[in-house]
Amino acid sequence: MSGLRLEGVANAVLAPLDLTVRPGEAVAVLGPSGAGKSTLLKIVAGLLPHRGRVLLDGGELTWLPPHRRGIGYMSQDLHLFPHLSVANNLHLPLVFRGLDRAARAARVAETLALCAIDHRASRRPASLSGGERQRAALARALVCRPRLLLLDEPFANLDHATRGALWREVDALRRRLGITALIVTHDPAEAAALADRSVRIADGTLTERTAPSCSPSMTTPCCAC
Ligand SMILES: Nc1ncnc2c1ncn2[C@@H]1O[C@H](COP(=O)(O)OP(=O)(O)OP(=O)(O)O)[C@@H](O)[C@H]1O
Repeated sequence: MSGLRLEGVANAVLAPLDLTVRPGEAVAVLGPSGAGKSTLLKIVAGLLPHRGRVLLDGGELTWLPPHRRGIGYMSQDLHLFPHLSVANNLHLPLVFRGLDRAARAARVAETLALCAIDHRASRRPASLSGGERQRAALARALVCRPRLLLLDEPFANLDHATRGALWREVDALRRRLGITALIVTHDPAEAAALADRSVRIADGTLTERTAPSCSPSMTTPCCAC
């Protein structure tokens, strides 16, 4: 089975859950604060122990360390290295994967341009705007050309116009690269802009959403997210 498949995944926060994300599909994970949304992403990323199985494109990831999973992960806190330039933040994961200097330079330049942050390549994160930092973190998540992208509230704390612009760009970029994605958000409009469908976690239990899709143009949420 291609794409992402979770079978009986559970820990102290999450009841056993199953989820399938088809190849190239983006699924939004909605739900109240503390429900376990970030916990789910960390389990898939290989950052938390759990019961059950995580499979990607038919191969089991459960026992693989994070850097061998083929996953790009952008957490709420971004976790850019403050002492490195934007470009060097992208070089580092490629060093760990053994790419030589020339291959790294080409990949970093290409990814910075894809994420429209190449004009800030030599800057450190502290000197960037919020939107630029989000672009840099997204570029780092994409630089290894992941099979799966995990985004945890990727564009929180940005103004309305910047978020809307980033939603359109990220959705187009993800579709162009054909990347499967799992996206945690509180915002139904963000889910509608970035994902093909949504699931909901509440009280540690995952349910497929049956409400009609929310639209970014809606002024109020159309469901109890
Ligand atoms: N490192 C930790 N140690 C102990 N408990 C934790 C830890 N991280 C999270 N939790 C708890 O696990 C539960 C789920 O947290 P999680 O961050 O997954 O929720 P969430 O749905 O992503 O919430 P939010 O929308 O507020 O980010 C919460 O009760 C939280 O307090």
